[in-house]
Amino acid sequence: MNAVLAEARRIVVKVGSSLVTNEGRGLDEQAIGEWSRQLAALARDGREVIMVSSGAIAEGMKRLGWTTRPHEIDKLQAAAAVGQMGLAQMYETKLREQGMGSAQVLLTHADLSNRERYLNARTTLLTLLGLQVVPVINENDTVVNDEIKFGDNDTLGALVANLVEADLLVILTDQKGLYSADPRKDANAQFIREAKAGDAALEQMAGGAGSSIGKGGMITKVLAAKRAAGSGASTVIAWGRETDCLLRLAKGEIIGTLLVAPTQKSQARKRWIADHLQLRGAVMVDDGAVPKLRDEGKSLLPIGMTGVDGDFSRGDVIAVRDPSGAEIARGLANYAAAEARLLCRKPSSEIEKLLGYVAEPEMIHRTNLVVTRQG
Ligand SMILES: Nc1ncnc2c1ncn2[C@@H]1O[C@H](COP(=O)(O)OP(=O)(O)O)[C@@H](O)[C@H]1O
Ligand SMILES: N[C@@H](CCC(=O)OP(=O)(O)O)C(=O)O
Repeated sequence: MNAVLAEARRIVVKVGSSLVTNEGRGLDEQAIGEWSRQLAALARDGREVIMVSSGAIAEGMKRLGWTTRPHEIDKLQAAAAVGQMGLAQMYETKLREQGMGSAQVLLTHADLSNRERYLNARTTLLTLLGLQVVPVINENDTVVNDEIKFGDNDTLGALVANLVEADLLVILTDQKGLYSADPRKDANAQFIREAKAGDAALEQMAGGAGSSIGKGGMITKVLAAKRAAGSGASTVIAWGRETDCLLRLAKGEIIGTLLVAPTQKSQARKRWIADHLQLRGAVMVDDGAVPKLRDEGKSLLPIGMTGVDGDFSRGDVIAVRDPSGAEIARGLANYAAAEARLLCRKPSSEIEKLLGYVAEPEMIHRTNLVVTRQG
């Protein structure tokens, strides 16, 4: 039994176009039903599951009666918009049959590189998970052009894994996993059972898409595993039609190729917040707040704040300083500096009255906060 798999609590599952649409023949109702059944069983078992599903363009092409994939980006975007209706409807129906709610989330690259949108997307997804609803994510193809397109959903799957700090990214595809070369082209290709995510040798093995339906091929899956490992998530690449694939993986059975993340999740998040983003300001807290944040893992509430430094926006990384001025923590601000100044020393119940709206009751939520100095 593999512990990385068995202990994964938050799991992002990505399915590619060729699987979802039966090689472009139309939405595979049975396959979507099977994944939905397994996602529901995992959710009942206390796991948090997110689906990243491709297939909008392929399904849209079928609905529009197109037999060859157009090259014009506007036509692809139109096909995606048509196909997404069917895709969302199918997941909604199949998850509902299993007693699970579902939610459609369409994201772009810009959404995840903009700090405010990043925080909004993260908060919404975590709220959906808390409500036991399965988010079904795809790229928002209508509003992106070639330069900023993820293009393949493997990258999107990895960024979602980073966004929600998943433990595991499962990429389901039309091959049993990663081989030493494309098995469609090389009969001697060797199957890879386990490797370290980010190992450069893997990139040499992986080629482009083998079918005309999928976009990325194996190279984008290997790179997605590297990216997911950046936030501590390991990746499995497996055949999407394997019986009870998701359930067996969650029990610790290695199916397909396991690419293990070298860094632990908690360290990865801490490093990301502490190093990756520039500090945009700081809030000062009172003596009562210090042990709550530093020792008890609590969120920072406005009531504990005594002052605000700098000019930051929602989603920026800010420092938290104790009354002597020493930094004790860093985290993502839920409110901009001007708003935070109004919130100092105020109970969260007054946020709406003071600002006219409530983003969250906390100034920094505990999941977005890392302690940088121990007591
Ligand atoms: N080293 C490799 N191991 C396995 N498959 C590979 C490899 N290199 C390239 N491929 C190709 O990648 C394809 C899967 O990618 P893709 O068609 O984009 O699928 P999806 O739609 O699931 O994302 C396989 O069918 C295979 O032909
Ligand atoms: N957003 C696109 C996905 C692009 C794509 O082909 O991705 P994939 O099949 O995962 O390599 C769609 O839904 O058609």
